[in-house]
Amino acid sequence: MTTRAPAVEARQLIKTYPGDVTALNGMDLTVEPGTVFGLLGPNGAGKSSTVKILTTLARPDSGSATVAGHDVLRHPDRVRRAIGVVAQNSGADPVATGRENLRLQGRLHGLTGADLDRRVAGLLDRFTLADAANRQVKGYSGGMRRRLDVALGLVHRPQVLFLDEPTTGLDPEARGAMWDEIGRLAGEEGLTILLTTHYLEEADRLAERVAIVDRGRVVVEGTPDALKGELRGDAVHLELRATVGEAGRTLLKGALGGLPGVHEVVVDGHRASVRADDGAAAMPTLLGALERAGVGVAAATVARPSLDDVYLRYTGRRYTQTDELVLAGGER
Ligand SMILES: Nc1ncnc2c1ncn2[C@@H]1O[C@H](COP(=O)(O)OP(=O)(O)OP(=O)(O)O)[C@@H](O)[C@H]1O
Repeated sequence: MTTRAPAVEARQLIKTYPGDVTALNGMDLTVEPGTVFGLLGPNGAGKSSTVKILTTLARPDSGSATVAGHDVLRHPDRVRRAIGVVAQNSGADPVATGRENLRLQGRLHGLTGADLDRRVAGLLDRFTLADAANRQVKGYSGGMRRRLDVALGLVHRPQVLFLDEPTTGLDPEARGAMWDEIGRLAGEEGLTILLTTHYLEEADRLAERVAIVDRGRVVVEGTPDALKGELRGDAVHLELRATVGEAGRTLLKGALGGLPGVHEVVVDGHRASVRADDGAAAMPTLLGALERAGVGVAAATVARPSLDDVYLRYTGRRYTQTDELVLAGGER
């Protein structure tokens, strides 16, 4: 097997913003060509800042990066020719038709005549937009607009496609359709896709490799199966009737962690999570220990480890809870 240069490589990227905000704090990434790579993290983790640097829209304070073999700082023009970018906000002109948008984008990349006609027709077909090709984009559904955005990013046959939160704001049906589309794109003509997402399920479903980003750096990276497989046993999540403070947390960690077959106890607010060799078998013992500690349980679930549990293990926080906190403007 020949070793090819990585499609994307970032080393120790640091990015700060005024007001002492550290967006990136030593971001390292390696994406192999022809693969789909997922950058997964809650809002504010540093995904967009990473993408902005890799797509030459921002400069890091320090660190280095190459995309398609070109240095983003020394040869930004070469990088721009090699990449397609689908940003979170649509770049399509709403009063132009889908076909007009694609033709304009093609011309910007130097396509003309029959080549342009063929490329536009192929993309309209490919993204099931042929019937709507001559309608103004402002009348498109959310899913159609998103498909057009991806088509616009592909007009010039880039080597690396950046998809920033590709399904945010889509309803479940349109999200599913977009997942199918991205799945089909993957590996086609050696295309490398780097997608950012804050949906665990999206990363699990689409990405061959996932990097979990937390506070501006990668905390763990691997295939979704390997990451989940590293976690032994079942994930047991217990919703407590009351929020436990610092002292209660230490007490509970000791009480649950000492039980046979129970590992990695995390107590956070009104939730406790453990991993157990056999979740169902451990449940009565866990509930008994909580009762003796005087802590009521409102709900309990047992499941195979998910990426949520991988996130929990490497950051000490529940993913969904982090998101809620961030959305509520709370401390991270
Ligand atoms: N232009 C800016 N000025 C000041 N702070 C910024 C700026 N851009 C990003 N930040 C901050 O940098 C941190 C990382 O933001 P970034 O947008 O990279 O995260 P993200 O993971 O992409 O989140 P999102 O999904 O919300 O875009 C956050 O704390 C954010 O508030």
